[in-house]
Parts: sequence; C-alpha cells; structure tokens
Amino acid sequence: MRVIYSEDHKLRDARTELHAGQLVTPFEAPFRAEWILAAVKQAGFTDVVAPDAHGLETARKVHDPAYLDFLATVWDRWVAAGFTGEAIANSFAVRRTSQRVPDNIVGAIGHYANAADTSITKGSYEAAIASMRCAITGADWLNAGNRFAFALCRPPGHHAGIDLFGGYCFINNSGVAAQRLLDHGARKVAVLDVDFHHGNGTQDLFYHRGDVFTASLHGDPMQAFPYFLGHADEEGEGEGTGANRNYPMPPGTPWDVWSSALADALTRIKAFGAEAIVVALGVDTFERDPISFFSLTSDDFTRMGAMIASAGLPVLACMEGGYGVPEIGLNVANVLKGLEA
Ligand SMILES: NCCCNCCCCCC(O)(O)C(F)(F)F
Ligand SMILES: [Zn+2]
Repeated sequence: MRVIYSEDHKLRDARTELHAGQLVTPFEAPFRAEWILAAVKQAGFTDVVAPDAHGLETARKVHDPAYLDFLATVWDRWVAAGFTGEAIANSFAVRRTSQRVPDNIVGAIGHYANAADTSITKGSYEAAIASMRCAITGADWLNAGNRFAFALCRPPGHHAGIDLFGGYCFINNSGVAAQRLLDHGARKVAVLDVDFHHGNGTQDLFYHRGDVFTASLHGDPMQAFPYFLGHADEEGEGEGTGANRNYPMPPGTPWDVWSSALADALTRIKAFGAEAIVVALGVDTFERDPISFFSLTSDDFTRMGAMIASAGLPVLACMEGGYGVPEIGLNVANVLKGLEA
C-alpha cells in the first residue's frame, strides 16, 4: 500500500465556516490529515511519499477550465476588492437565473459556489492543487501495475462539480484520478463514494459519460447535505445512462444495511467492466461523527476494506471526510488493513 501525502495541505487553514447561522472553526481542519497520517503509519503503512508535481492537464478534462482559473485567482480578487474577511459566497446563481459569470468577485464566487459553508482563504488553492497531485500520483501507482494506493487528500474533493466548489471541496481529486487512469490505458473505471455525504460533484463530472461508473452510499439528501442531488432515481444520462447509482439511506443506518448497499454497488461495478476502483473514502459514516448520522463502528471499516478488495480490482482510495473524533485515524487505517487483508 503506497500512501501519498503532502505537507501543503496545511496551506488550507480557514478561520471560518458558516454553520447554523454562525461563523465557526471549520470542521475540515489541518489536524485531520495529521491524525490520519499518524494512524496509518502506526498501523504499519509506512511507505509514504510526496506527490509528483502534476499540472492541471488532467483536471481540465473533468472541470471547466474557467472554473479552475477562478479558483486560482479568487483570493487575490477578493483582497483587491478591499474585503478583509474570508471569501464566502452569499448570492447564488439559483433557479431561473442567468448563468453569465459576473465580473464582480462577489457575483463570480456565487456563480461557482454550491454551498456557503466553504470559505476560501490565502493558500486554499495551493492546498487543493497539492491534494489533486496526491490523487494523480496514486493513480499513477496503479497505472504502474500496483494493486493499492491511498492518497491522503486534503482538502477533500467529491462535492466539487464541473464548475462548482463547496462542502469543503474545490478540485475533485477522485474524479481527476479516474480520468488519469483512463488516460493511461483503462477503458472503464469506477468511483465508489463511501463518504457519508453524497458525491454530488463526482456525479456531476461523469453523469453523461459511459466510461466512468459512479456509485455513492450516503445519507438521504432529503435529510443530509448536499440536499439537492443523490436520489435513487438519478441513473445517468446520454452515454452515462445506467452508469450512476445512488444509495440514499436514513439516519441511524447500521452496518448490515449499509453493507448490503455496498455489495450491490460492487456487483454493478464489476458488471460495468471497471478495471479499477477509485474510492472516495470518507469515514464520517462513523457512529460518533459530529456532523453525520450513520452508525458504523471502527471494526466495520475493516470489513468495508475487505469487501471492496473482494471485487478483485486495483483500488485507489482518496481521502474525503470524517471529523472531530480521534477514531478518524483508526477508521481510515482499518479500511486500508481490510483492503490488504
Ligand atoms: N457545517 C456542518 C454541516 C454540514 N455542511 C457541510 C458538510 C460538508 C461535508 C464534506 C464531506 O465530508 O462530504 C467531504 F468529504 F467533502 F469532506
Ligand atoms: Zn462527508
């Protein structure tokens, strides 16, 4: 198991998150990556490398280039506008609005935001690039013929759509990794999202494509963020018809229910003909996660890894969510142990 980690995640250290009507300390904070790195090393996964310095070539195949340009410049534009707070969208291009991108930075950030929970700050973009590089480097480890890799991505990526940021995400790491696998010989790949929250960004990236199967197990969007995508009747369109599968589940979902959804997803991934699986690995399905509502135990994460490995395919796990409790490190390490069991 190769682990890819970048110290540059620390450049993403926002002071604020809009939560429950207040600006709070962000749940998605630097300590997360430090706890997870320590725990996976403690578990014996010591083959840890820094990412290769990839550019945006692969990312431009799944994200709108103008969106990537926005990410690269938003903080400087925000500061140039004379604002002293962190960059937070507060007007949005919602139903029945123009999709022109305003010149004004407050309008532009609202065009590209899919949630107001994600402040953009100095260093956010550089951290997102480093996170993307971890995912691409992990994909290249598989491209070299290896079975397993873990990209310790921070900031996460699965809420980042073609031209959308939010939910703590900017560049869709697992989506870029899937594209990288396709660019290096794979004909079909799957992105399996086990984070508590629906992978709305990843679904957006590949909804009309028939070469990437996207599956997501998550809190029912009628009850849970991201709220506006992730229903079971979203099955892909055009070339992508039948290549998207959502498993929305209710509060309190335990392992036996959750794992039956995983078994179905893996069956469909194999039937699709995927040659590799990119796992959007959030561990916020944990019973004591502070912002989620499933009931998986730490031992269930070992079972999760073993089930995914039983598909018999190469696996790249890209870190997504998992908050606030020390067990996030143990839970990630358990998935890796299960993969290699
Ligand atoms: N303010 C707390 C209420 C929840 N609002 C935002 C939730 C974002 C979840 C992010 C994640 O866990 O899905 C990711 F993997 F992307 F990090
Ligand atoms: Zn999550």
